[in-house]
Amino acid sequence: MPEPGKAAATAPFGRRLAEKIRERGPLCAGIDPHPGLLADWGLEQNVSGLEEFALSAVRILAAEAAVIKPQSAFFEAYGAPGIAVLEQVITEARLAGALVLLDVKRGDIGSTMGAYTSAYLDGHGALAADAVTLSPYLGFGSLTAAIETARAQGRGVIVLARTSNPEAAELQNALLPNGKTVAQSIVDQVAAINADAGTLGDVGVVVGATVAPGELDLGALNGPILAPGFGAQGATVSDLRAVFGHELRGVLPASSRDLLRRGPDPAALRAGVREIQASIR
Ligand SMILES: O=C(O)c1cc(=O)[nH]c(=O)n1[C@@H]1O[C@H](COP(=O)(O)O)[C@@H](O)[C@H]1O
Repeated sequence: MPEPGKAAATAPFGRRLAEKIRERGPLCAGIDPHPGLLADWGLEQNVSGLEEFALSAVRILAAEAAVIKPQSAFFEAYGAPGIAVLEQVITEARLAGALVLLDVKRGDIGSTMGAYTSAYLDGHGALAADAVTLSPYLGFGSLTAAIETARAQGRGVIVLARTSNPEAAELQNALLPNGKTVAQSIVDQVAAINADAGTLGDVGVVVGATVAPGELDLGALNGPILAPGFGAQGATVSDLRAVFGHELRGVLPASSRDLLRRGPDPAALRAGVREIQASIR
């Protein structure tokens, strides 16, 4: 809930996301300017190539998908000029009507989280997004202030729970003394925050589309579930249904490379995003 005396600047993130999914379907389109993709698009691996790639992609994808997820790392790799391109991507995505989930996976001690919160979630700075990805693995409580600030401003946070990469299970499926897995404990702490939300809560979790069905109980989450691993990491539409059920309520299947490889022709990229959307509807 917004802090007393600090009204949300916009409607809550969860409500805005639910409306956008109703309007456009649930696909989260990733903007990951991998060097290999730049080469495939006939672009040089420099800031001009990055800009051409990212802005062409976002202009097509943000008119179609509910959520655009720029992966900050690929912009940071070019230093300050790369960050300037990321800022343009955020602006363009908003102008085209998509919500922006900035993939930064930040997580640190509480006092340092305050600085990340200022960068991404507080006010209207150039990197302020509708939501960001955060890591709870310095302790879920280290994210409390960031989550409160985000919600107070009509923004959201997506917390890593069970990630899509093969190395994740060892840590995230480890059992806690209370018998829950680490990942389930993250899901349950997010569910507690969303308990009072109407449509869809403002705090979500990452659960890879690559995980085994039944690993997690997501029934009480009442929030968005970012499901990467769909496409290039091998998960299919039937994996999505097996892991998250047929309704896919609040699930955002995320695709980056499998989608972006359909460019650079704008018509082909547009057809690609529509084809993926149709496959998950
Ligand atoms: O938070 C994420 O977006 C994320 C979580 C996760 O568990 N796995 C995962 O792949 N991601 C991100 O999702 C994107 C996946 O890209 P593709 O495999 O190309 O679709 C990358 O930007 C990853 O950093």
